[in-house]
Amino acid sequence: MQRDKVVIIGGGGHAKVIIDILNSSNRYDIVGFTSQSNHQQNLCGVQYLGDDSILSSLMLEGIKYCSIAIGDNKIRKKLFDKLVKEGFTPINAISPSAYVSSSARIGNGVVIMPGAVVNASAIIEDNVIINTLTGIDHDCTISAHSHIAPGVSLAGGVFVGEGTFIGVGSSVIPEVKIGEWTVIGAGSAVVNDISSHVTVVGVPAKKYI
Ligand SMILES: CC(=O)SCCNC(=O)CCNC(=O)[C@H](O)C(C)(C)COP(=O)(O)OP(=O)(O)OC[C@H]1O[C@@H](n2cnc3c(N)ncnc32)[C@H](O)[C@@H]1OP(=O)(O)O
Repeated sequence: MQRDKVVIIGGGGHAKVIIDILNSSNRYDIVGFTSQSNHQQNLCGVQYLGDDSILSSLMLEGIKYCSIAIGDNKIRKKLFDKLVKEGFTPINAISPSAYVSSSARIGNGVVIMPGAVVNASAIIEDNVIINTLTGIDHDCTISAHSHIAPGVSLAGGVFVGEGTFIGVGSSVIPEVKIGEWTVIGAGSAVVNDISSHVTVVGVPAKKYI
């Protein structure tokens, strides 16, 4: 089977894990990575191509698949919107050791890391990261451009708004609604609805100044 060529956008730790995931499937050939800041020639065996200005010439060479390997939600959204407009297709990078229910709905440009679980009827929208060992239980919605960090547990029916970041090891009780572009600090326990554009931390999670 012919494998599709894909370019990785980003050269940090998140890119390394995405390279691992793509190498463990037979679906894609990684042509290289671009980076604005990391100019090392090699990242886990993948060659550095240049900064993002190289992308238009890659498109002319017929490379239309990309994986946006950037953890920061605002930057990842900006790149997603720009690259889709330019004709790229952000691919899904789903680890073979993640579990994704057949009734879950998964958007485009989604990353699901090793050991993550996405249970029945969950919705994972475009450009979302579900990080290592994180559990997204039944009927959760994770809106576009959000990042759920490693070891997070979302109980059933949780709603996460666009661009929200949930820090490592946090827990959220059932049916809670979290607004958009909000930050939940590492290790928080979210037991009430949380509004948009705030940072909360602690057990139970409260707004921090
Ligand atoms: C594979 C990967 O690595 S994915 C990336 C995963 N990364 C994460 O999960 C990081 C999550 N980030 C955090 O929890 C951060 O601490 C944030 C975003 C909540 C706050 O960051 P900053 O604004 O830089 O806060 P800062 O470090 O200055 O701390 C401010 C105060 O809040 C406290 N604080 C910070 N984070 C937390 C937290 N998670 N829980 C409780 N208190 C906290 C600090 O102790 C400090 O208190 P003090 O003023 O009494 O000393």
